[in-house]
Amino acid sequence: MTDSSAVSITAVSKSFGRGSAAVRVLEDVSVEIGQREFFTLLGPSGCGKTTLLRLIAGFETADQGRIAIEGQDVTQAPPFRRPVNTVFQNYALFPHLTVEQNVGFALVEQQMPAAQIRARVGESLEMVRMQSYARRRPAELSGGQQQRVALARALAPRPKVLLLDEPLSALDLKLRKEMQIELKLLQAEAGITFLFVTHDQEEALTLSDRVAVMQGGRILQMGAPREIYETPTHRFVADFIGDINLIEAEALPGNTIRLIGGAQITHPHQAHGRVTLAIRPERARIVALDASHLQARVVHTAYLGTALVHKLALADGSTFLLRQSDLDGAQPSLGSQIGLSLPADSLRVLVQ
Ligand SMILES: Nc1ncnc2c1ncn2[C@@H]1O[C@H](COP(=O)(O)OP(=O)(O)OP(=O)(O)O)[C@@H](O)[C@H]1O
Repeated sequence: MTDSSAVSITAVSKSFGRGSAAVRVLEDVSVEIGQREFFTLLGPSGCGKTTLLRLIAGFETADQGRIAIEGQDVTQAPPFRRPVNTVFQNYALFPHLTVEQNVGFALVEQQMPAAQIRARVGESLEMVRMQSYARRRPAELSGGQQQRVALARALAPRPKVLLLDEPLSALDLKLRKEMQIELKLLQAEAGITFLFVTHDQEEALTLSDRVAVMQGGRILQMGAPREIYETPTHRFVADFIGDINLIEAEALPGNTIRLIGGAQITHPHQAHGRVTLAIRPERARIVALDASHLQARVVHTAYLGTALVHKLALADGSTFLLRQSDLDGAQPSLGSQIGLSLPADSLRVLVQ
């Protein structure tokens, strides 16, 4: 753990159930989250994201490992002794209280003086641009407005860390996109650490300073969005984040890789035998058909306004997606055979 960490998780494991029925949900998870960082846990349903968040909030206890917040060991501390607050997917506002009463609720519980509560509630509502709705009840607000109030309520006690569990998933797509931008601005303005949980890769890439990709209770890869997108270390990460082509190939000695159809390329690798090559659809290039390149047949072309996406069939029958943003360039015709160049700096060799 370093002093600069907002949240420090060290070798945490967690199982539910007992004896032979026990299910390991988190397996040796370690993460350091920096001050004021927007950090996202990303992974498919059931991978353990919510459980990790609940351990940090104190709603569950770890079987093994240590959790510290702002340098304080809180592994065994009850929720109310932790300087964190949580925003859930379903807002969980009190229906019988007004917006301002909802936002001030925890402050009243803390017995903060009334004048201070009024000021703090005002500031918090201003942050989410909901001052003019202070006297309304939740039922008189839209979904997006309710979620803003839930954010204001979570921010009012000034937590060191805000935990957000799929907070936007109940909103329709347009509102969700708007709220993503607002959330990012709000985090910068409030200057606190956000730990965000989502299964939406685009949302994770858009919002986060760093992302941890989880699968089966483990963190597979952690890094800045661009690093995760451009240099995935695992097949699962490559496949989970955005469109990607995965091609079976064979690693030979001397940095040579044999492609489907026999063409060979030179690319640094430590592997030998069967490997998977990963390349994003926008990175491959159409070239003349010759023996040194991968060959493909154009099966379908979709016009997306800003790009063309060609669906190609490789010699082994597998599909390859090629995104062409240069709409004025030469376009391959349907059914034609083309050559594909896979630029070395855009190609990853994955062993698993
Ligand atoms: N209290 C519990 N008792 C038993 N099993 C649990 C409990 N809570 C969670 N689990 C199991 O632990 C696993 C991880 O659940 P968790 O909610 O952390 O996943 P998640 O990644 O947040 O998924 P989702 O995106 O669907 O919420 C799941 O298989 C779930 O069924």
